[in-house]
Amino acid sequence: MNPVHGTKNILSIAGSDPSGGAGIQADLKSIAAAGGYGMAVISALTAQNTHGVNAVHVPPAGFLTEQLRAIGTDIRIDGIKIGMLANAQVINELTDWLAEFRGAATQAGTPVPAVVLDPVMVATSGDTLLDEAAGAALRRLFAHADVITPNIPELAVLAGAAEAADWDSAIDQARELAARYEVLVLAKGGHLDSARCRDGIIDASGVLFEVESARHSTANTHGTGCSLSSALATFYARSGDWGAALRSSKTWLDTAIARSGELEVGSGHGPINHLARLWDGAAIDVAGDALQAWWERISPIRTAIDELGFIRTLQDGSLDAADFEDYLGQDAIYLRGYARAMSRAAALAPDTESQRFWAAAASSCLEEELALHRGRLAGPLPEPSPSTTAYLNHLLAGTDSYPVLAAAVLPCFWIYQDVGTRLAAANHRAHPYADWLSTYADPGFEEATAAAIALVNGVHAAADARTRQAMWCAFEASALHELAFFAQTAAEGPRQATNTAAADFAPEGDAVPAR
Ligand SMILES: Nc1ncnc2c1ncn2[C@@H]1O[C@H](COP(=O)(O)OP(=O)(O)OP(=O)(O)O)[C@@H](O)[C@H]1O
Ligand SMILES: Cc1ncc(CO)c(N)n1
Repeated sequence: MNPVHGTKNILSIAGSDPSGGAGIQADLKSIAAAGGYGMAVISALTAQNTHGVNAVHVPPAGFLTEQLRAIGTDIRIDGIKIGMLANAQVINELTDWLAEFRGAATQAGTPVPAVVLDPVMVATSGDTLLDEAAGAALRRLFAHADVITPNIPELAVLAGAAEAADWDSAIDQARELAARYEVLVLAKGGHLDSARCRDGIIDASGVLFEVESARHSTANTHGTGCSLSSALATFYARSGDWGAALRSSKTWLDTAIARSGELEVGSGHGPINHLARLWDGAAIDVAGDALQAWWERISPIRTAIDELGFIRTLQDGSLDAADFEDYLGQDAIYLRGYARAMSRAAALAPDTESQRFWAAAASSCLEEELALHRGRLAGPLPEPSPSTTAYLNHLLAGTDSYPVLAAAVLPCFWIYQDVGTRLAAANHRAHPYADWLSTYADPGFEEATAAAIALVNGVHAAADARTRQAMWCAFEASALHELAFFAQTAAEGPRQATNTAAADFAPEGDAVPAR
């Protein structure tokens, strides 16, 4: 993250998109996501949504200069991104201000902010955003830009050629533009019909830096160009290196597109998820209710558990007796290890009350294990399965941090209690596993779960941002281990299928349950 004293002020000069996915709104989100302080001078207002642009209102061009002067005379500008400019008059005002501003900086010997110019002509929806007479004015503005970022159709208009059908032709057109305007050209492959999305920064001699990502099959590409150019301006201001800035921007954009489905914005070309990674951090959880947010975030894992054959057949009583026995054997092994993890939490706990809670929980866990062993399991315990071992390794070898360990042991309480409520509700006298299901209805366990949640919530509230993030990771990883644990029985079919269920939810990093 940004050191406090090196923050960069990035100015976006662009049109407003009230739907928040493109234009100024996308720019501010992208600048923030890339670690900059965003400022916005609005060149035009559009009335648009995820389906298209209905109307454009262009404020008097002189007012653009008013806005630019207000900022330029007060605030250090470390980077500039230019987007939609609507007409020639607006472009000319901006060109004059930029020439004056950059000239003054050069003369004063102060750093001249780099300018990334996105020559916005047509929206993703196909609507025109720049009137045709403005072309000549736009070309004059190029003289004050460091990088221009045309998409494939814009590249063709600027090069006066047919639209490039492949990446090599796009590079050729970009090279020609770079030579003609003495500017770097970021060519973007988003509009090509290729499996991978390539982008490259090109000068007159050829490709300087190239990046690529998989092409996501999504309609949510509204504002990708605006977002990329703003991120590029910001990362460049932070690094002073176009190659590094392009790589950072592309990595971020790839995640934002991949996770666009998490948003629910409109029914046309939706926006990308600019802040997905930020929202993963615990710092923005609603005050006092962080754990509820965690619980919601693991809802796909909880649904997957509910849908497992093992849980369904345990619920309706059709679960094979040998499969149930296998499960119980693993459960007994798991509970012994789990009790150790809670004893460790007791040992690390910072106050007597928490120490007593975890010690009591460890003790009742061992009692339960004994009862389980005595009542249901006939022979010696089986070998621990890979899923059991992986879960216990996560709990026992994972950390020396009390907050992280407390978060790691919580899903076993919470998920077990939650699944158990539904299992207990399905119980009846003739159910083949009636006595087992009745253990899920224990009000004492419900109370202990609520107490554990409250306790971890308190630890979370007192923790710093880094610890909160580590707590969330440990919690999520345990939830995944719960899924893998329930998914390991033969009721799920061959082991291969079991593994896929857990792998579908594999988080980044090392939290993937081993098999
Ligand atoms: N489906 C996709 N999957 C992954 N990356 C994509 C996809 N579509 C576009 N991109 C990337 O998004 C960025 C913007 O490219 P694009 O060529 O679409 O720009 P644009 O047309 O100016 O964007 P827009 O007008 O939608 O704001 C590029 O990095 C491109 O590779
Ligand atoms: C305001 C604005 N700028 C740029 C684009 C291009 O995506 C858009 N749709 N709207």
